[in-house]
Amino acid sequence: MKIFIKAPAKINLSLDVLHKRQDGFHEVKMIMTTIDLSDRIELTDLPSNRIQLVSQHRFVPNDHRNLAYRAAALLQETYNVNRGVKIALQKRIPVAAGLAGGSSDAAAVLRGLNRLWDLRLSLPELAKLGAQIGSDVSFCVHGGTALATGRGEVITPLPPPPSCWVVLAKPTVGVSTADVYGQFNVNQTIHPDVEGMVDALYRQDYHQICALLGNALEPITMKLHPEVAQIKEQMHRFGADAVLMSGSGPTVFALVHHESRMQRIYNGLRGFCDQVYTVRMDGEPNMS
Ligand SMILES: C[C@](O)(CO)[C@H](O)COP(=O)(O)OP(=O)(O)OC[C@H]1O[C@@H](n2ccc(N)nc2=O)[C@H](O)[C@@H]1O
Ligand SMILES: Nc1ncnc2c1ncn2[C@@H]1O[C@H](COP(=O)(O)OP(=O)(O)OP(=O)(O)O)[C@@H](O)[C@H]1O
Repeated sequence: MKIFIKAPAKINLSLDVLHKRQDGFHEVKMIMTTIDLSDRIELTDLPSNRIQLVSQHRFVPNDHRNLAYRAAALLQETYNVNRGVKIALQKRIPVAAGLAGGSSDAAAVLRGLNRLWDLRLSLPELAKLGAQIGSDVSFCVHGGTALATGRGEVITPLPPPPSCWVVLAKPTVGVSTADVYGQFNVNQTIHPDVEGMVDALYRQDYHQICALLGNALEPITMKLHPEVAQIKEQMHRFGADAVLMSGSGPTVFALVHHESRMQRIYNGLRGFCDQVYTVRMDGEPNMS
């Protein structure tokens, strides 16, 4: 049997870092939402317990280092599954971008194999398992729009944002999430208004969502990579309604309501940056 599954990227509308914990992770409070930019994954049942991963992307590993591979191995181990799978991964989401590409692939494999191997696990059970793979995986299992607390694995669903265009631009630099968190200093942090953003989502207030976009990690990544600040400036100049770096970066996204302005930002940024995408906001949760 063979199934296809989509693995959407996420953006952080609000990302606050509260403090460093005893276990080395940081306590966060953030709002994530999915966008209409997805990897495509084909899962084929194998009779042996072998896990095989195929991907054409040169920066994406084909073995146990791949988060999608790890998701399959974790399900096999945890539930004593005596079946295997071929995972064919078609990457669309830029890699090491702050868009949770690997985490979303892992989450999609958890959801897909739940069906293919007939495991009958609930989304919360899959999300809990996913937290063993990475902090963003629990959110990606649920998808949609959510408040994420703890180290990112405690998920409270929220209403999707009003529909709009999202223009994404990824500078060529690679960013290590661990390095960015490693430079976090609580005394130098500007805390975004996460509660205000929750309220704006409930009220479907697009202007307030734009006004409250904020990311406590942005100044750290900007200091390491000045390109991020340059892209933000360009996006503002071309008429974005609001602009923010996603996650630990380096991808910057612009929210924009009018299609003509979206085109202007896209065309303007393409001369400046290799990887530019225009997509729709998504924010609708997975049902299984
Ligand atoms: C920046 C975000 O993408 C925002 O959504 C996430 O907080 C990061 O999620 P992620 O990439 O799934 O992160 P993980 O793979 O769990 O952790 C990578 C590294 O980031 C740091 N890390 C991550 C999450 C967190 N709450 N505190 C941390 O300090 C740790 O050094 C960890 O070793
Ligand atoms: N399925 C995968 N897709 C992409 N990268 C993967 C995958 N599995 C493992 N990796 C490795 O993980 C690294 C980070 O990739 P990824 O695209 O997940 O980063 P990210 O979007 O910054 O994640 P996040 O936003 O969760 O911090 C890559 O350099 C790659 O080597």
